[in-house]
Amino acid sequence: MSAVLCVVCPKENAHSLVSLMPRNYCRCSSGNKLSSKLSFSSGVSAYSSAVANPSRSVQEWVHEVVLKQADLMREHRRKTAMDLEKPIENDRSTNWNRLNEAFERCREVTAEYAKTFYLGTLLMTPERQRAIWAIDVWCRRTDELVDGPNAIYITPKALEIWETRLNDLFEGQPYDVYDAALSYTISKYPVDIQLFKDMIEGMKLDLRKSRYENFDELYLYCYYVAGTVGLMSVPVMGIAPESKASIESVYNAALALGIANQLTNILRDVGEDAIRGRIYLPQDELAQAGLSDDDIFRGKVTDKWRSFMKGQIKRARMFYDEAEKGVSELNLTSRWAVWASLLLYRQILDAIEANDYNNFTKRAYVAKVQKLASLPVAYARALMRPSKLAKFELGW
Ligand SMILES: CC(C)=CCC/C(C)=C/CC/C(C)=C/CC/C(C)=C/COP(=O)(O)OP(=O)(O)O
Repeated sequence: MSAVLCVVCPKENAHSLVSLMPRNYCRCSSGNKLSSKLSFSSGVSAYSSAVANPSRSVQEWVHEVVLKQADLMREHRRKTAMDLEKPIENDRSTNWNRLNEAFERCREVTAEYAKTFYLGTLLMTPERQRAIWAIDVWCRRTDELVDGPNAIYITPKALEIWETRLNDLFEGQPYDVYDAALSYTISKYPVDIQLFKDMIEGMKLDLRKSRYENFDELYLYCYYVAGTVGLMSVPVMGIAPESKASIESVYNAALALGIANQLTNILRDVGEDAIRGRIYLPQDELAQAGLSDDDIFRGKVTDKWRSFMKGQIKRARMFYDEAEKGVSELNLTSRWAVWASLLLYRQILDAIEANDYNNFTKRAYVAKVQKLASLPVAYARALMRPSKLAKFELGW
């Protein structure tokens, strides 16, 4: 097997594993939990699936989701000769005034809440940008249910109602303008409902779970709440026609970016989460580092903490590295947005280091000037041509 990074083991460096391709098991000395079973009881789909076939690991399960998405995209390419670049206004059965208004409302939300990413989407074709805003808004609203001002009133039942709405909009029966925008989007792009359902599953998990036993559990959570977003984005952003990479490898990179972003988010917000009684860091890794929940609640930066954080940051960076391999394979017009958000989010890890690993009381952030400086870098990277190499030559 070609030399690739183990993105699971925080302490180790380059290993003999593609953890995102779970059939290749990690052979590194830290013995990660790739082959361990899901260990929390819930009604989640991954759990039931793992119970049905208990020898499968979490990452294998997620990898199968990736393969399914890649199949869907292939199938879509085969079935439709539809040119996604052509103006969608050609569709006569659509009420364009209402739909345009719906997309405009989505645009406003993305522009308000994800400023830099929004800027990046402006380079995309109008059809793609509208679709991305619609997806972004649905994900944001889903996240708001458990993270927003009304979060304390949200019960699993409320999430079930949200899921019913999701089913309805996939059936062409949207409840409101934002749903209408997504309903139209999913009718045009091969975006799988499972990804949306899995995201809701992540929110349900968040409601009932405040500790993660090991990286397997955390990885699954990260897939649910962020990996799904990456996978939803690929069909809309599109793969460059000249790309020689496999569809799976692009989906893998998108998944890796979602996971990397979520891990970064978790590392940045350790202090804030602790105030809410939540610890997303793997309990077994904390214990191995000689740390306990109490150390986190006390919030003292010690050498043990620094060393633990170094391992966590290293692992998050490995996921970014994995993601970077795929960005250049996306359609040219989609690359800037992805590079910009990747570079900016990745820099939060540098900011945690610059804060001497005090993520208890200091919020790591990227200064505005640094953000601005990253935009031309992202632009330059976006111009890089997708690999002309065959996938086996890339080691994917
Ligand atoms: C790499 C390839 C091939 C494609 C790109 C695929 C994409 C777009 C991946 C990104 C997925 C993504 C945006 C996941 C969400 C991650 C996340 C932690 C978002 C946090 O959002 P906010 O809560 O608004 O962030 P702040 O808390 O920082 O404001």
